[in-house]
Amino acid sequence: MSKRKLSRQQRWRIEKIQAERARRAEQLDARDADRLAAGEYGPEQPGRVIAHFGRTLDVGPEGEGDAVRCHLRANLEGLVTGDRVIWRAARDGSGVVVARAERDNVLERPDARGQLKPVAANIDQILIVFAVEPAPHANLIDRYLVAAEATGIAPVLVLNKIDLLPEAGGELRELLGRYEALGYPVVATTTARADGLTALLARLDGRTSVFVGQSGVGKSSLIDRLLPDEELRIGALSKDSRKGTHTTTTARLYRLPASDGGELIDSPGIREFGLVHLDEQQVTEGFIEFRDHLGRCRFRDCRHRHEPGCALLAAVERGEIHPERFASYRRIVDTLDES
Ligand SMILES: Nc1nc2c(ncn2[C@@H]2O[C@H](COP(=O)(O)OP(=O)(O)OP(=O)(O)O)[C@@H](O)[C@H]2O)c(=O)[nH]1
Ligand SMILES: [Zn+2]
Repeated sequence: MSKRKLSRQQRWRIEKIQAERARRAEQLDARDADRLAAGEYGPEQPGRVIAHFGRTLDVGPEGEGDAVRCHLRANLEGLVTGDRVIWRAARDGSGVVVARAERDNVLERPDARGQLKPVAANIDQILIVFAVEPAPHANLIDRYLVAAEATGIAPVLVLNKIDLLPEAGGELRELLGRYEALGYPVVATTTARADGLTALLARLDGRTSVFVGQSGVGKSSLIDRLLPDEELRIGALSKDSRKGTHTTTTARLYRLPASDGGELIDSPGIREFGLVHLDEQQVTEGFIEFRDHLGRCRFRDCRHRHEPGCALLAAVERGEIHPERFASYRRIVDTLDES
């Protein structure tokens, strides 16, 4: 937390700005109430937040149709891209969002002050992209999986650049086999061949997805191929990402042209997902093959290191937990201790 104290004058200015904002929101809300009462808005209809800029949102109707620029009723706060909402169209082509539906799940990221803030909602799957080059460390994949499990959103492993894969597949194939055995879907892709995205497209169909993964694995290349018309915008997005400007950091929802209702939510912030802070319990539960064994250790506060009667260590002994996954678990927990 910042120790810097605000001067009285700064405090006064901030209070003044906040009061002005609140007054404007109230005015807008009073106007809405009048217009709603006067029947100037059409009937309530379901929609989905496509993008948001403060209190202004783009809302897409369910199914086909263009997005409508909407504002929010004053009693609605913190909507994010992907939220399902109820909105009403105005005669001038704008709209007003009147309610938010319950969220299935939400993706959060720490803001500048380290507080978790929602960035996107109602996501069906997190596509963890890694590549033949730069070669993935199993530990990094495990970190992403743990972070995904903590959100409750299903992870999918996407191995990109398979055009660079050696004939026999080598160690990477073995590594992937391990994750498939745990029940994680693995999809192989390449942007170097016309048919290199077939398996991915099938996976995206009918779902809302986000792409995450380390730099250089090919996220931009994959998204450019999936959204050819959006190429320029996406390109601009990734180039500007480090500047952190308002419009480029906001998450956007894209409908996939080639599929049946498949959607993509993307932003530089989302792509960096996986680097969030987790606690030890989340890490332990994030290793899905541990779950059957948890709560069975002799000591209730077992940390699964050298304790006698540790159910996890016994499962490693019996070959039910892969020793490398267990080593990876240890490494992740140890880095938590350092921070
Ligand atoms: N051989 C091969 N190269 C690829 C493939 N996909 C992407 N690349 C290359 O990999 C490099 C990195 O791709 P990007 O799409 O920029 O990767 P990114 O994950 O978006 O990286 P950041 O923007 O840094 O997060 C580029 O030089 C791409 O041309 C592929 O399927 N095969
Ligand atoms: Zn234990």
